[in-house]
Amino acid sequence: MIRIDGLTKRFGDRAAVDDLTFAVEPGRVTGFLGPNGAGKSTTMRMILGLDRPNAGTVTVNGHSYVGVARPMREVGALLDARALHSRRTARNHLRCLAQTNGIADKRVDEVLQLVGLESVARKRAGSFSLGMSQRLGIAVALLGDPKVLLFDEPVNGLDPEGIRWIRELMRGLAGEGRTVLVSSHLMSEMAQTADHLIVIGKGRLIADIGIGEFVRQGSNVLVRADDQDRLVPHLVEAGGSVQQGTDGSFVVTGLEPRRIGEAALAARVVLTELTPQRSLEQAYMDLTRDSVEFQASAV
Ligand SMILES: Nc1ncnc2c1ncn2[C@@H]1O[C@H](COP(=O)(O)OP(=O)(O)OP(=O)(O)O)[C@@H](O)[C@H]1O
Repeated sequence: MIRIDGLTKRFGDRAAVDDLTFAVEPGRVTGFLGPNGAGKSTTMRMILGLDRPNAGTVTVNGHSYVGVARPMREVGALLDARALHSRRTARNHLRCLAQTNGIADKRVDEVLQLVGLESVARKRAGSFSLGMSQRLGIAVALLGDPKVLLFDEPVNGLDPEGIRWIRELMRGLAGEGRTVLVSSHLMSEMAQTADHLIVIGKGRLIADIGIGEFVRQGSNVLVRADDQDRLVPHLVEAGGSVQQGTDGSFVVTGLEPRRIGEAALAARVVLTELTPQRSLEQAYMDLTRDSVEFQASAV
């Protein structure tokens, strides 16, 4: 469990993280979202004690992570996959870290196998592709078998097979009861991986919400029904607005699928389709529209 309370980090007169409060619960994958420059990496660095906050506190499993004797056993982190000794072999890189954290050598071979790098374990890390470096970074994060894991853009540079592997790995780690916080800009990926979302913009909390609820909020729902004429007045009475489609369907705004189902039950009309139409990407774009700092203009 990670607890962040009133966390603030300023660079000069600019707040990169501004009075942020949220908790990351164990047993689920929490997606950490926000536009470029929102403060995600800075927040992760403060969780790890790599940046010192100007105000507020961070605790990991109930205590401050700064000054912990064997940090890799408490928290595993992938922040920047390229941050490694490029002349060391992958295996040596892991062995050095294992030694300084009191981790047995055999764990090095275990994590190399886990991330699929055994065949290149004796190659220099500097010769690795971005995807291989990501895998090595993940091996580092897993080395101490920690209960808390932070991943900053872990799918960067991975091929589709690698992306699926990461997804299953994260789901598996959360399934074992670990705390998993992962940042990403790939909404389709987050939709498949995360259970919960923390969304920030310009250093401030925008949403702390379950992924299902996030997508449902304010969504449109495509509806088909046996007797539309009987159903529509019930939907309007329930607070929905209805827009007629061209193919016998219609779109309801302002009501969740459950409320539409209840209105259909009251009207004694059979629903033949009930499809929420908002994607995670659309929900995210709607929510963060006012927090985007760097925006390209239309050509
Ligand atoms: N060491 C630093 N010195 C000065 N400004 C910094 C420093 N680190 C981060 N910042 C600034 O803090 C803000 C937040 O940056 P951060 O990297 O945390 O955002 P992010 O959400 O991770 O962005 P991205 O999605 O682009 O990786 C940005 O405006 C950035 O320029």
